[in-house]
Amino acid sequence: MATAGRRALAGFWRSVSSAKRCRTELRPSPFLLQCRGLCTATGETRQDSSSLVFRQLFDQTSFTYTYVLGDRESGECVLIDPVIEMVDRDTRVISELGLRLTYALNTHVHADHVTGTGELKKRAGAKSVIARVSKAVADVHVDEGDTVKFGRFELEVRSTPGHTDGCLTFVLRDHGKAFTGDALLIRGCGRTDFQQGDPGRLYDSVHGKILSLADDTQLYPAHDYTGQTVTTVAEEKKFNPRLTKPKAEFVQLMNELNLPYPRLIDKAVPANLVCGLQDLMK
Ligand SMILES: N[C@@H](CCC(=O)N[C@@H](CSS)C(=O)NCC(=O)O)C(=O)O
Ligand SMILES: [Fe+2]
Repeated sequence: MATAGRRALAGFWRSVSSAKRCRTELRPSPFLLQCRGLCTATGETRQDSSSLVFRQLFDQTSFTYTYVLGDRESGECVLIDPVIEMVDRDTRVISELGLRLTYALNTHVHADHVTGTGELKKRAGAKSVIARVSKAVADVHVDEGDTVKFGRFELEVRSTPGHTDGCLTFVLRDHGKAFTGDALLIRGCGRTDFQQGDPGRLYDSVHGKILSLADDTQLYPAHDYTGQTVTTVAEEKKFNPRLTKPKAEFVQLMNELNLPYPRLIDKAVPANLVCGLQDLMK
């Protein structure tokens, strides 16, 4: 056999043996070509992303991002940070995607808009989820280390206090995504001048629980006021103008922000403490 032909055959057998290794690690299957795990350069596998449904939705009034995360195979999905005025849109998108809402999650007791989780309980039968520490009403209270499952996927709950004491970050581990609420915003962070705000605590949360994730983890915040949609751990470690500072400087900067209070704070906080079901609680 000519040298070029021998080289091509050797390459073919190398790829077959790597595919076999991949298949065996992920799930035993008789079909070599049905390997659905993703083989990395080191031969590791990670969970197949092809059945993850992911949508980032935006509310132009409160500048809030709402996230749909679903499992195409089981049809189960969750929503992160829905806004009450956008519930029609959210339920339409979910239905068009052929999904069924199981959990409606809040990253924290929002101060700038009323959550859609109460309305979604009524309309879609979803269970509302919030941090136990928040002391807000919900069907499910979660703590650090808990998981929220949808189909074959799961979100790891990380407690990231500092903007409020019940702030959570949800990490979709095998898919390199984290939903940071207001703890980390793109090139910014949540303010610390109301609710249980504490800049020192926020600094420790963001560095310890978010920027400690892998550099290529994609970070999705609850808001953006500048038209950006997503960032990464590596970018924020390099370019975040607040969180790249030493802790003492960060604390001073946050204490001197002097931002106007959110327009809806007096309505939103009490409503969100009862899951956005304020009308029913009267
Ligand atoms: N203008 C908006 C409120 C804007 C605001 O305060 N955003 C919060 C997140 S919502 S609690 C924040 O933490 N911002 C950080 C920053 O540096 O701006 C309104 O009136 O609703
Ligand atoms: Fe907030």
